[in-house]
Amino acid sequence: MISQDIQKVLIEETQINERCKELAAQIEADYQKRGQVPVIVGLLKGSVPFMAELIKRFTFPCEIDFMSVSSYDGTESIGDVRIDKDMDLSCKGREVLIVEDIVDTGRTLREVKKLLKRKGAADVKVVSLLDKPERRVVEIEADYIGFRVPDEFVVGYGLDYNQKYRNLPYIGVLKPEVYR
Ligand SMILES: O=P(O)(O)OC[C@H]1O[C@H](OP(=O)(O)OP(=O)(O)O)[C@H](O)[C@@H]1O
Ligand code: HPA
Repeated sequence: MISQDIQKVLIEETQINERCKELAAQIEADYQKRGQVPVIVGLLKGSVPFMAELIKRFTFPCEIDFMSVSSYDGTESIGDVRIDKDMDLSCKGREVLIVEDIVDTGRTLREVKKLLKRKGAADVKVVSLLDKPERRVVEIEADYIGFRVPDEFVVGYGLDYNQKYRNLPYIGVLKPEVYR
C-alpha cells in the first residue's frame, strides 16, 4: 500500500475538495465578467486530479486542452523546461487559464507563460493547487492558489516522486527511507 510510505498528511482530501469549490466560484465570477470562452490548459501529468475536481464546478462555457512539459528528475529541478506536448487548440487571441499542481521554483510557469504569449494568447492566468514560495528562483505568482506548502517535497493528488504516488487522494510527505 502506497499510503505506508507517507510520513505525514499535509492536506486532507476534504480540505482539497472544499478549496476547489471556493476557487471554482472565484474563477467563475472572474471569467463570467469577461464574457469570453477561455481555454483551460492542464499541465500533464500532475494537474489531472485537480483539474478534474475544479472544472466540473464551472458552469460557464470553456474549452479544455493539455500541455506536457518536464522539468524534474526525482526531487531535483533540472533547471531547463522541455515542451513534450503542445496544445492542440490554437491560443491565438484567446484567454488561457493554465492549471498547475504546484509552483515551486517557478521555472515551468515562466516558460509556459512565455510560450503561450509568444503564440498570441490574449491573456494568460494561472490556477495552482499548491504554492511553495520558499523555493522560488523566478519572480512569478499564480493568480489563484489552493494552498501554501512549506519547503518539503510533497506527493499525492497528482504530484509524484519518480512517477509514483499521484493517485493518493491527499497531499503528504514521504518517509525519508523512500528516497534512499
Ligand atoms: O516551479 P517548478 O520548479 O518549475 O516546478 C513545478 C513543476 O514541476 C512539476 O512538473 P514535472 O516536470 O515533475 O511534471 P509532472 O507534472 O508530470 O510531474 C509540477 O507538476 C510543475 O509543473
Ligand atoms: O514538492 C514537489 N512534489 C512533486 N513534484 C514537484 N515538482 C515541484 N515540486 C514538487
